[in-house]
Amino acid sequence: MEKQVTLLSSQLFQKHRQVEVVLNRSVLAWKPVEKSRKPCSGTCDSVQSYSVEVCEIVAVRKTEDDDQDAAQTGKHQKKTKQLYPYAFTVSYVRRTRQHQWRCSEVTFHCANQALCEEWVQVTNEQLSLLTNRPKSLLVYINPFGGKRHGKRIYEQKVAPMFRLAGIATTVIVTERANHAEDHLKTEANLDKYDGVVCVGGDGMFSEVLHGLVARTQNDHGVDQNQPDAELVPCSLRIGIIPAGSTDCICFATVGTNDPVTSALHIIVGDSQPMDVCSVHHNDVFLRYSVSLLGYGFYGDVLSDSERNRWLGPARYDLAGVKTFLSHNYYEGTVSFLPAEDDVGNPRDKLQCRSGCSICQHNRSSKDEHGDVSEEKEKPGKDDSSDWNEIHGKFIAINAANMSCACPRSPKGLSPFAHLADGNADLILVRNCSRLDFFKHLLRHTNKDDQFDHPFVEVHRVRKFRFEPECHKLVSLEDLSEPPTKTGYSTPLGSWSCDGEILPEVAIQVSVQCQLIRLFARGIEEQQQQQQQCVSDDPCTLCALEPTTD
Ligand SMILES: Nc1ncnc2c1ncn2[C@@H]1O[C@H](COP(=O)(O)OP(=O)(O)OP(=O)(O)O)[C@@H](O)[C@H]1O
Repeated sequence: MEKQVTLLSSQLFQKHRQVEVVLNRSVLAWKPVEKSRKPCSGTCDSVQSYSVEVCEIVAVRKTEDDDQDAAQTGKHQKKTKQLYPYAFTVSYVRRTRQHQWRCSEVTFHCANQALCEEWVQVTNEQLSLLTNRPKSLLVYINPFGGKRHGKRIYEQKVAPMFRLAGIATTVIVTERANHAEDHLKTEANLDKYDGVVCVGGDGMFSEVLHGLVARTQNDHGVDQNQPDAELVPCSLRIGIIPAGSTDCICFATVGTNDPVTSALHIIVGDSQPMDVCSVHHNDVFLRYSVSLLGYGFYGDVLSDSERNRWLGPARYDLAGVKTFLSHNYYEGTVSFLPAEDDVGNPRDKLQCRSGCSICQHNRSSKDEHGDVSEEKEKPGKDDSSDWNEIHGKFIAINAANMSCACPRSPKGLSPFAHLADGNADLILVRNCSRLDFFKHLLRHTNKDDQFDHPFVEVHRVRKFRFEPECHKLVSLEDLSEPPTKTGYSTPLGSWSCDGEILPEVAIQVSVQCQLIRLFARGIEEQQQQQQQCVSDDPCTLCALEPTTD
């Protein structure tokens, strides 16, 4: 490990022992001065050492006398207080199980006030150098999302941490659907903020996404109705505090649906770029999608579940069973522009994880060329000869912009889809027997490859179009009665776009590479998860031995 310049090194008191505490630009570390008598696992007899990365320190502050008094009631503690009357507390990120983060604290006691103040000041100086951290946030709370706990979750679990980290907030509790979207589009003074936070579910996130993207395009004079318009990436990051009944976007980008974890990702200023699909019908903009565009099975499940909203989340299960039993299929033509060769494929078993090389490759090509779409859509690269066309009868057509993993389907619809590679995975499930379709669905819940069926194909695509068969023959108005001959339960079916039903069936979809950024870092590998925990590794402090500059 490269040696770093030591900024501070002192012998302080922590709990019931003296510790050597060292701070450099990237790590705060401490270890007991005396060797631990407790044998450690393995053959070493090292003392326990502890370390926290500076970028994962939430705050450092002088410990108030009240806090100290409460903690120090015993005889020994009273003596400690006499010898070390000043103290400071460091709050930092601690990883627990399953991608959850918690805010932990460690208090160091000092013999003199000047030393205590120096530690607080120097550590705070290091924190102020972390320019990716937000200082001011605009927060929208949906008080009716999920179990209607959004406001309470924010006030009890999130706001205190934002205060601790010195983040200023403007909080708006929404009064109606589309309140957040409309406010972002027109009124909000976005120059004042470093990010926008939504407290709610996927529907609330979608509002913020639409508001922010529309506002950005408007400010830059870009017409969203043009399917080939080069959209301008949003400069503000979006934070999601999960408080809905479906929190898939949060789960896919953080690995857990936990408000405290999300708040900590916001505080440390994480940044996860994300692709966004723009959906058009002819030259009219319909919606943006970041997770799933589903036609046929998933569209029908959503349409049916909307009719039973009163059932709460159970409505999705009921609609799933009903739609499965009705076994509809839809005829039409799918055309798509395949991804470039260097971005992998939907079956390559390369999962999108924190620091994903495939997404970073695209980010660097974006940086190199100024804009990735310029590179990818040079004349000739996107001409009609590159497009593929498939005509058929489909039970389902799904475009996954991310794995769409959720607690119920941990692998997701497309386990190896990427958050920010500029492509979506287009999954076509052709008409097959009910039993075969059941086997395909079942594979979403076990280790088997759900694409390994003769009636399923999957393509990584930059753009695609869908044209339903009967659309060419009859207009929507003429289709109020379902045709009997074809066996469709609804004439054309419908697209579900991140949980919203689209008003059109014939659509054009274009993946907008890294259009937005979230306060997240993607799902961390288990190894990354454990790295930072309190460790028995003596090397951390060795690496911090004072060096001369
Ligand atoms: N104050 C409000 N009153 C009514 N609806 C609201 C309000 N604020 C936001 N909404 C709408 O509520 C919808 C659902 O919100 P959200 O995603 O937060 O919760 P949810 O329980 O996960 O919802 P769902 O499962 O129905 O998607 C959003 O589409 C949003 O537009």
